[in-house]
Amino acid sequence: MKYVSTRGSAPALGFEDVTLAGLASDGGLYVPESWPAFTREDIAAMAGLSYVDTAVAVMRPFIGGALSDEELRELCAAAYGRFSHRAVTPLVQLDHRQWMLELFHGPTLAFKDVALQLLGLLFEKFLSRREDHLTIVGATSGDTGSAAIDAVAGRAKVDIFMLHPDGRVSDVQRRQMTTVLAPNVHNIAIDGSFDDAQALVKAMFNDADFSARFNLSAVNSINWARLMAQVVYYFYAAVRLGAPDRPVAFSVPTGNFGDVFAGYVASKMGLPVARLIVATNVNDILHRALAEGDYSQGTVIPTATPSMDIQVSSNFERLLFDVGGRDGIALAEQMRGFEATKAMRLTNAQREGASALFTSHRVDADRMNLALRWAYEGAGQVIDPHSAVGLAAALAADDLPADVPVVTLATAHAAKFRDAVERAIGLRPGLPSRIGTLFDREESYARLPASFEAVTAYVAERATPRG
Ligand SMILES: Cc1ncc(COP(=O)(O)O)c(C=O)c1O
Ligand SMILES: N[C@@H](CCOP(=O)(O)O)C(=O)O
Repeated sequence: MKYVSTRGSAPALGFEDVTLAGLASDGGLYVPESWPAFTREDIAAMAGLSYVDTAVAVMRPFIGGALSDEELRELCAAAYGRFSHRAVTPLVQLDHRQWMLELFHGPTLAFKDVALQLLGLLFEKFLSRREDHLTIVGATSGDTGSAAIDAVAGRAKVDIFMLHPDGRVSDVQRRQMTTVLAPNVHNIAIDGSFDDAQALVKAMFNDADFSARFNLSAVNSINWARLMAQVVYYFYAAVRLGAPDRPVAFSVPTGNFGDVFAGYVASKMGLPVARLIVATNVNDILHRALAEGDYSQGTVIPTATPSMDIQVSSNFERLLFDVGGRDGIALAEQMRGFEATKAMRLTNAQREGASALFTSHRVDADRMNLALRWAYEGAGQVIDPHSAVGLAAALAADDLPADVPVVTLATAHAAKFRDAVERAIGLRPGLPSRIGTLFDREESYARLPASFEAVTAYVAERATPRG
C-alpha cells in the first residue's frame, strides 16, 4: 500500500514512512492511493471477533509489509490491553433506535486513546529499526494532547511539544497534560485559539529546514495512522448491529473532521454506512461547508465543548481530495486560496460527492443541554457535552428509514467536562479512580505568544537535532 499527498507533489510513501512523517512535504495530507475493499463475506466474518482481532482485520490492508501479522497483533493487544472495558469500545442502547458507542475507556478518557495508544507503539517499533530521533509537535484543544502525552511519555528517541490554547481547555484536560513531568514532555500554553496552535504546528512542518533538522512528526489526525486506527470501531459497532445485512448511521461530534473521516473510510471499504451526521457546535464551518458549500473561517467562539472549538478542520482536505476527483494540483491551488483569504467555495463535484453520505447539524448550547438531560432522564446515561452535541444531531435525523440504527460516537468521559455536565443535569460526575490523584499533582508548562519565532525558539532549545 502506497500513500499519496492531497496536494499532489510530495513523494508517495509506504506505511512506515507515512507514520513517521505526519504531514506531507508539500503541505498536504497523506491518503491511501486507493481504498482497500472488503466483501460482504469479509465483513460477515467479523461477527463475534474481539476488538483486537477486528483491529487486525481492518488495519491489515493499510500496513502492507511494515509489520508482520504477529507484530500487528502484539501491538494491538498491548494498546487495547490498557482499556478499562473488556469490549474496548462498548455499545450502549439508549432507546429503540439510538445507540452510543463509548470510546472513552482508555487511559485519558477520550476517543483519542484508541488511535494514540497504538501510534505510540508504532513510533517505538519503527524507531527501533533506525538510528533516528523524532520531535513530535502537536496542537490540542485538550484531548489529543493528553492522549498523545500518555502514549509517548518516557519513551526513548521521542520528544513531544504540545501546544494548547491557554485557558480554553477544561481543568481536567490541562492537568492530564501538564502533570506529566517526564523529561521528553513539553507543554506550551499559547495565547490564542486552537486554530492558532494548529497553524503554528503546520508552519513548523512547512519550514523545510526546521522540519528536517528536528525530524518533526505528528500525533494530530493529520497523521494517517491516527485515522486508520479509528476506522476499526465503525466496523466493530456496525457488525454488532447487523452489518453487512443492515446499514447503520453514525452521528459524530466533529471538530477537525478526523473521527468522521474515519467513518467515510469505513464506508469506502464496503461497510454499509447509511449516513454520517457531522455534528458541530456553534463553531460551524463544517456545517456551513456541507450545507451551503461555504468553507469560510469565522472567529472561534468558546463553548462548553472546547475540544470542538475549531474553525479550520484539517481533515476536511482529505474529503475534498477524494470526492473532488483526487486532483492534488487543483486542490493545492484551492487550499492556497483558503490560506490566503480564510474563505473558499466548494466545487460542485465536492458538494455532490460529500452529500452522498454526509449531512450536518449545528447544535447550540440549549440543544446540547437538552440532549444531556434526555440521555440522563430517559436512558440513565451521564454523557459528556461533546457526545451530547452528537446525540442532539442524531435525535434530529428523523428522515432516516425506521430500521436504521443511529450510533452516536461518545467521544469523552463526562468527568472530563464535569462543570458543564453539572450545569445541565445537576449531577457532578466523579473522576474514575485511575486518574483520581490528578488534582494533587504538580503542573509544569510554558506560556508563549502565538508567534512562530517564539515557539520555534522554544522547541529548538530543547529538542534533539538530527545527526
Ligand atoms: C471529546 C471530543 N469530541 C469530539 C472531537 C472532534 O473530533 P474530530 O476533531 O476528529 O472531528 C474532539 C477533538 O478532536 C474531542 O476531543
Ligand atoms: N479536539 C482535538 C483537536 C485536535 O484534533 P486532532 O484529532 O487532529 O488531533 C483535541 O482534543 O486536541
